[in-house]
Amino acid sequence: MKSTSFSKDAYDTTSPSRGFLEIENLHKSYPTPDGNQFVVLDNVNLTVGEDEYISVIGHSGCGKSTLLKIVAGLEKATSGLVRLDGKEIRKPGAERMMVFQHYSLLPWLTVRENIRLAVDEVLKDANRTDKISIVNEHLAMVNLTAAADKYPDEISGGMKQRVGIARALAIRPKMLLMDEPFGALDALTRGKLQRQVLDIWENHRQAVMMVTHDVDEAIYMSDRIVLMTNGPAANIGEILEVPFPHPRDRNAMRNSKEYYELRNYALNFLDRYFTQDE
Ligand SMILES: Nc1ncnc2c1ncn2[C@@H]1O[C@H](COP(=O)(O)OP(=O)(O)OP(=O)(O)O)[C@@H](O)[C@H]1O
Repeated sequence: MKSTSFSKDAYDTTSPSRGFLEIENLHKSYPTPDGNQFVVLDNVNLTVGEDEYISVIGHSGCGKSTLLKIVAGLEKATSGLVRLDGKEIRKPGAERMMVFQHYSLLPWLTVRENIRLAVDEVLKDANRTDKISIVNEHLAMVNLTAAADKYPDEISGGMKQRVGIARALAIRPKMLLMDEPFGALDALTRGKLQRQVLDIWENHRQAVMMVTHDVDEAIYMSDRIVLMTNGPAANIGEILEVPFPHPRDRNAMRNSKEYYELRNYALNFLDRYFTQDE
């Protein structure tokens, strides 16, 4: 690992070698009751590689979830273009699965049935045996085999979030979109689940875009960190490349000088915007 001082220029990059997700000149505004427009996102440009893990950080209300929802196809851009694997995104699709902060499980279905429902809906051509093994494989991936026949109100928050992640991964999306996936969890559960998700991703790499408020989480998990400016009319202020190879060891990272340089750089960026807002 390098021991040089953190230099923004060495890490700042706006595009990976391959653009799998491409966001070009994206604008998003909402009409206001007085007939004007409230501009949320103003000219966002970003590309994400097909096996890249990207985090998006910014102050509350800057438009992180809006950006993620546009990529998910749940919101429409006011102007600009979003493409995944060369195809323009216009609506939700099974190739982009979203995991929300507040696990959206169906309470009348068991853990296994929640995952199976998604598999049935998306992998229509798979035979019954394959579907059963896909569900079992993903239950095991998130250590939920023993809880497979429990209902959502019989399991903890961390377990519910693992079901949501297993359900998203089971249908083999090209891109995983996560909106503060660990935000509702206590610190211990959060740390464990971060590790589990990272293990899965390190073994089955795919494009991930994760919104978070947590700089440590972003550094631990992602390849690049997108720092958003404050809203209204937010855009990408800077993009930091995380210089630690995968698989990552949290303790080893935290003992490195580079970790703290990167962390301080990101926190100073956020403080700067926070102060401007005061
Ligand atoms: N449907 C909507 N109609 C009008 N304004 C909206 C709508 N959805 C979001 N907004 C506004 O857009 C801005 C960005 O919201 P968004 O939820 O994307 O922010 P965020 O960065 O994800 O915030 P947080 O970190 O608090 O979750 C906010 O000012 C919000 O009030």
